[in-house]
Amino acid sequence: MIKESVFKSFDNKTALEHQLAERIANQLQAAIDVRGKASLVVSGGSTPIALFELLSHKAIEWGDVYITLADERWVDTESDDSNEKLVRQHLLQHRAAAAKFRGLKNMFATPEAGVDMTIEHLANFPKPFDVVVLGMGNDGHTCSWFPCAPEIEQALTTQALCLAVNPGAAPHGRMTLSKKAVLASRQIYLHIVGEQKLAVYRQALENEDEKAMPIRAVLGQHSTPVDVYWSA
Ligand SMILES: O=C(O)[C@H](O)[C@@H](O)[C@H](O)[C@H](O)COP(=O)(O)O
Repeated sequence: MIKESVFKSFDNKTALEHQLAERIANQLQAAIDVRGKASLVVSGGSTPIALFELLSHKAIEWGDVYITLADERWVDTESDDSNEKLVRQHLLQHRAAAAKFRGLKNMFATPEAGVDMTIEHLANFPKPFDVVVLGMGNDGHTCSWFPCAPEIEQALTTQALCLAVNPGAAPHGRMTLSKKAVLASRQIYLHIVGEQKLAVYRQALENEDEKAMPIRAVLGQHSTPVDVYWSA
């Protein structure tokens, strides 16, 4: 059994998004107040879109905020499957347009060929990351740590910041932060919506087999704070 993290439950997704956006904005500004800059790692997928839009209006010193992605699909950054495109459209707008964004995709043909450049591009990011927002798939993946990927062991054990992943059951090659990189953060949020995700989350707490449900790599550790934000 995994000991449960802080679990915040909301009746509706809008209430969750307002509270989480407020909390993230406060944490980023607090980091800037103390260290002069802040870093934010966000995920793609459909869940965070409204959260991004709320965050983009927050009155913080966005010019001192460095933003990157937890994972990326190796597609053109203009593609609808690109997480970078999602972030540009929904987060890097309004006040947040002043943030310093670095995506994980580069001009190399494959994520394997591009990984060194991705790592180099993140070299100047304030670390530990101040805030990391993760999503979760119904197979228990987070970032691009897919249970079906041949690289899953590597994702959970490498000392490197990023790695290339080729999930068998999901489209596109990927670039993803490693477990080591994600856990080297000040605060992690797991943002999940709906009954199905709640059931997956409960199942993840049942044992510690990280390769079967990689979200356990985040939920099963207690050195980095993880707050789960769930709404119906
Ligand atoms: O690029 C991605 O797809 C992600 O970063 C991924 O880890 C995502 O967070 C989950 O798959 C949940 O996706 P949904 O929010 O669409 O359910």
